[in-house]
Amino acid sequence: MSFGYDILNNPFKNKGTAFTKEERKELGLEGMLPPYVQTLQEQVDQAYAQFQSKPSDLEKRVFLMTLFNENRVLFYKLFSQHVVEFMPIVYDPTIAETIENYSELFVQPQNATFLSIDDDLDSIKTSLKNAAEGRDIRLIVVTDAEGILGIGDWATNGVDIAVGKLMVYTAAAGIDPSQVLPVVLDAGTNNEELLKDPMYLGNRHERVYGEKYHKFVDTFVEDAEEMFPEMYLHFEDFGRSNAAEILDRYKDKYTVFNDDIQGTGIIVLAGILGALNISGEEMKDQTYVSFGAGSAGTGIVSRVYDEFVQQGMDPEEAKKHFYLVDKQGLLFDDDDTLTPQQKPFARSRSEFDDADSLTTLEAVVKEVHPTILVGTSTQPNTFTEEIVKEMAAHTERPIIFPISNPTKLAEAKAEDLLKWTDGKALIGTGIPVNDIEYNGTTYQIGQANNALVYPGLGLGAIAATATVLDDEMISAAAHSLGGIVDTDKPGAAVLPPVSKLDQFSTTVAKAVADSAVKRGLTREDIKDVDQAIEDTKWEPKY
Ligand SMILES: NC(=O)c1ccc[n+]([C@@H]2O[C@H](COP(=O)([O-])OP(=O)(O)OC[C@H]3O[C@@H](n4cnc5c(N)ncnc54)[C@H](O)[C@@H]3O)[C@@H](O)[C@H]2O)c1
Ligand SMILES: O=C(O)C[C@H](O)C(=O)O
Ligand SMILES: [Mn+2]
Repeated sequence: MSFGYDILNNPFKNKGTAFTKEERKELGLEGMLPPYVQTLQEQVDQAYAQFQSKPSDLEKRVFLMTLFNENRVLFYKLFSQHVVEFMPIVYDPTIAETIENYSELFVQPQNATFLSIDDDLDSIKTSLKNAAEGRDIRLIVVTDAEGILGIGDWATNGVDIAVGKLMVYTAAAGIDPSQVLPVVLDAGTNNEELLKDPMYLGNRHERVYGEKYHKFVDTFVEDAEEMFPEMYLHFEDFGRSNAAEILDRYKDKYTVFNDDIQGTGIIVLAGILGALNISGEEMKDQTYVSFGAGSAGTGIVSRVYDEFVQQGMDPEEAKKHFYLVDKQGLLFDDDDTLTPQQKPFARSRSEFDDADSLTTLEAVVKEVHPTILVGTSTQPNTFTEEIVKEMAAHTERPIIFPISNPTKLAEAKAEDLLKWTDGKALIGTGIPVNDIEYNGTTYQIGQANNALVYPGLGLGAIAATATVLDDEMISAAAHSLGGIVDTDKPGAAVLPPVSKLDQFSTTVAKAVADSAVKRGLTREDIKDVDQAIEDTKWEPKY
């Protein structure tokens, strides 16, 4: 292979038609490109026109992935100029389609690392080294893809969530794309559709649990930490039975983050703080129902609970404000299937006249009159008109967050929630929603998606060289976002808009970095937090 092709095939180095005459000469590219030298903006305009010509969101995403595979600077420059339009294409919800159809769409591996539980554990280091190719890796997003969004177990196909989350890190917070590594841990799959699919590219056996699985994850974490000691390690879409356990194992030792548990906790708390700013109500008066008490549901409850306590409520009293509803209905303390994260919030049957009847969301809502209802159940349309109207009958401004992803799994549509509550509901959704006209008011809907916080969180931790990511930093992040709402405007959103993603990623980063620096939880001595953040940010330019 010639020197020229090496450059053109390396997305971190390739500038395509923007290579100048001099560069073309120097790099052995003469004759390998059309003669006209384009500026980056000309390339962006041309690419955007091509993007617009694609008839479906899936085809738009496939086109953008091609661009990403070819030229990172061009991809991110284009992304930065169309953030609101691109987020649902690059990321959730369209990403769910590319995960479900990964084999059919497969073109190339996108600089990801594919680790298999069937390989020798010694090969993990070699694989990471091969994929990093000498790059200084500061950020890894790793998934074992057992719980991709709400669509279940997609094993190797889930690599796209790691790639997609990293794209948002760069677009939102300027993380240098040459310093990141997407990793998928293939521990098998229980998805029958994949096991039967002759085109499936992952391991065709049942998912492995227990000791062998943990050894696989542990070896990956220890090897990656040893090879990239300054790395921030982001866990994404692990299954309910492993996610919290893995986070607990490492959270005091390395700078690790679980997006579904912690990221979602932050964004929902921020949204609730925003909603309370709008309604003028206080946290201590809220009654919270979590519909779906898995990784995200319990992660959010734990974060909101900490807020009650931080605001001065007695810890035992604060627990009484929470009701967790899962498949079996309201969770009771005599249930031996409860997860460790559910247990602290399980209720006693003796608190209710007819505890045995509380097996549905509807029964629970009727019984406890929640003021906050958060959906992380993966069950579409379960916040029914009846349930929502019942809730609204007992609280002036019901706070309702149907945040199961992707779109097809959301517990309710924002438009219906507004209609059923006569415009009173304060809403957060998992996916982006356009403005809604209702009774003469334009309602903006906040996107309660962890994508609004995880990029800033990572930027803050990386810029501060934080040694851990602890509860105080996480709480600081939630507060930094909860304040940015317009409380006076009718129809205002409970969270800031995606159009300001880059600005408030910096706000979040600053809150996190300040917290780390103030308490000496950094590897290096950081004198000026703002400067450290600016220095960490990468910009797409040649
Ligand atoms: N908006 C966001 O930022 C965000 C972040 C994380 C997760 N999520 C979404 O939340 C959902 C859950 O994700 P997770 O990681 O917590 O998954 P999970 O598997 O850990 O949790 C899902 C929970 O829902 C429960 N459940 C299933 N069927 C139910 C039913 N009929 N009634 C009540 N509960 C039921 C399950 O038993 C489980 O406890 C997904 O759709 C995911 O996309 C959204
Ligand atoms: O990926 C998303 O859109 C948010 C979240 O991490 C999820 O699992 O749904
Ligand atoms: Mn997730």
